[in-house]
Amino acid sequence: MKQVLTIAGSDSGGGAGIQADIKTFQELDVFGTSVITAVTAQNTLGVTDVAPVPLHNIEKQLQAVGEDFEIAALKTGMLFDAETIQTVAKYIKHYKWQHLIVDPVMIAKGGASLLQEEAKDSLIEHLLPLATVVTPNIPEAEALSGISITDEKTRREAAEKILQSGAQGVLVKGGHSEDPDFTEDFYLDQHGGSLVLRSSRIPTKHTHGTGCTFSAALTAEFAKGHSIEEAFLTAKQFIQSAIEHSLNIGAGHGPTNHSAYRHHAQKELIRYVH
Ligand SMILES: Nc1ncnc2c1ncn2[C@@H]1O[C@H](COP(=O)(O)OP(=O)(O)OP(=O)(O)O)[C@@H](O)[C@H]1O
Ligand SMILES: Cc1ncc(COP(=O)(O)O)c(N)n1
Repeated sequence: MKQVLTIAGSDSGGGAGIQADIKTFQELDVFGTSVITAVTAQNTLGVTDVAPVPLHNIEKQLQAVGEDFEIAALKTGMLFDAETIQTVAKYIKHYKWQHLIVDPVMIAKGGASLLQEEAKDSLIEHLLPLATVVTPNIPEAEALSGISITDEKTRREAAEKILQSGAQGVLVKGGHSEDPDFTEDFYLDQHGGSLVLRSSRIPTKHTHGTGCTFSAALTAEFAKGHSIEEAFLTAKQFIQSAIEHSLNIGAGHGPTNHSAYRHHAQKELIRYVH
């Protein structure tokens, strides 16, 4: 069984972060390991506390995984501060881990900061150059590029700017767009290759952890040897099912249903090159 790693924060509410990643890995038949960078006290109503894990312990977790497992693909989620980012980048290079998905988690849906403001530059300088794919949502793509995204043209410009960091590919997720009918995710790579996947927008507030789940699905598919196009398609279908069949758990923004992809037939996605 392929072994994968998530380096991210813990969500006590079980819908995002490490918990979403491990559930997704399990559903997609890969063996999930984890390095926890921060512990959040969180539920569907929001984040009430964030405790960073001591750096020494993060290093020990990275070594424990690196010394014993063959990591076929990995992802990063909430990294919280610049020191953690630099340490994580150091170990990714040390263990020569390939197929890195960087989900540049910055702000939780409820507004809580999951990455210190000054750590953004560190992310661009140290982690993005190692990334196979970086998966910002629209506000994150705007923050990383300094470009405001209002249409397809500015979305591409922002993606091109992010690629200047050295990441091999960028996938701008469309969950935050204002389109009432569709959500569209846009992939662009260093060679100008692009792919857009569009699905119908599901009218629901239960979208807690969609980005984490999506990037974990990409990681699992990369580990199994699939191409970016195949991995992107599976991840988009996985998240579409998870949102469509969400569970109505908690009083706020509920989690998605990580087992929906296994139980329900997939709908056709619209795909085009832009
Ligand atoms: N209402 C929705 N209906 C269908 N797909 C959605 C919806 N909301 C988000 N998605 C999809 O979910 C995935 C994650 O996108 P999104 O832009 O929400 O990421 P995110 O903001 O990083 O997520 P989060 O911060 O909640 O973890 C994308 O594939 C996006 O198209
Ligand atoms: C530990 C952790 N990692 C990531 C997110 C982002 O997910 P969302 O934007 O849906 O709150 C989160 N809330 N918590």
